[in-house]
Amino acid sequence: MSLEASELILNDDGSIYHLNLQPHQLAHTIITVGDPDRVGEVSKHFDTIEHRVGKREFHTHTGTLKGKRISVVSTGIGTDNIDIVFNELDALVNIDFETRTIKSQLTQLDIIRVGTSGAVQSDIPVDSFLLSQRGIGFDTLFHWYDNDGGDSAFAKAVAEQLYLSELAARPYTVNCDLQLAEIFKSDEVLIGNTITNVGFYGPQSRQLRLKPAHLHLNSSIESFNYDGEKLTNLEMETAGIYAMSSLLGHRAVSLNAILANRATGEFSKNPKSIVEKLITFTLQQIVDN
Ligand SMILES: O=P(O)(O)O[C@H]1O[C@H](CO)[C@@H](O)[C@H]1O
Ligand SMILES: O=c1cc[nH]c(=O)[nH]1
Repeated sequence: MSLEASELILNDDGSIYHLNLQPHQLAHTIITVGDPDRVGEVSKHFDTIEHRVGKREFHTHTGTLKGKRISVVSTGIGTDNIDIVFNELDALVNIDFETRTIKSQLTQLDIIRVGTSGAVQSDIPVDSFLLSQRGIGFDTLFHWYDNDGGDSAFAKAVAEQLYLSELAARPYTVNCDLQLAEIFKSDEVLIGNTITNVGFYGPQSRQLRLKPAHLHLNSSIESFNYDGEKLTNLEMETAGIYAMSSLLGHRAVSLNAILANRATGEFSKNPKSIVEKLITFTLQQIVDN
């Protein structure tokens, strides 16, 4: 069945609507970053750059490093953008843009998020790296797709222990791809369970002039325990990335530079340098594996 013009939206040059990319411009190993300026911070390490494409907050550089073809794509902030980016990345490899039909053979992408995050446990140091083994979504993205429920036992434990108001979305949990995660496991990298929420201030219990509805959210997150598993950090994309990747059949892992510690009130004194360290670590692991 051919996809209608209103569903698969292509620009005049044959590129996909928001990402502005044509299928040949995308590598099958993809690094996602939130900040569009971080795209160049990753691609500056490439040996060659074939394509630089952008629209809105979605910027892509595709090139090679030590013979490995890699695309780096900015998602902007939030899981609403993750819905767009992941549907369009998938369409670029799994839909034939000429016939507007879904290809019979799935092409699987490897997707590595290089992001920033705030820790909720006092023993997770600022400037450390953390690999998210689970993404716990406080957004609703996963619920809008036909799905298998994800890691529903973990999600249920979160809902029960955090006493969220009935007005808050029901948390979902989706895991990273275990094989892909292996590549990034090292003594330098902590393993954690990451909460993704829909904002940086109230939804992460930050108070400037507005009082959050869940004043004690971070302390209940800090004391959560499910079979010895803790909740470790807060950010705004990981659970959406895991949800979309598992639904679409791709492999994903999220790596976080811990910039803030919400329990101790600290913030990194040199965020640029820790993000640069995470970028070089990630690229090294990709080319070595
Ligand atoms: O640094 P990035 O990748 O954007 O990630 C984190 O930083 C942003 C908030 O400052 C959110 O997108 C959050 O997930
Ligand atoms: O505290 C933090 C730090 C970075 N990104 C977030 O979403 N939260």
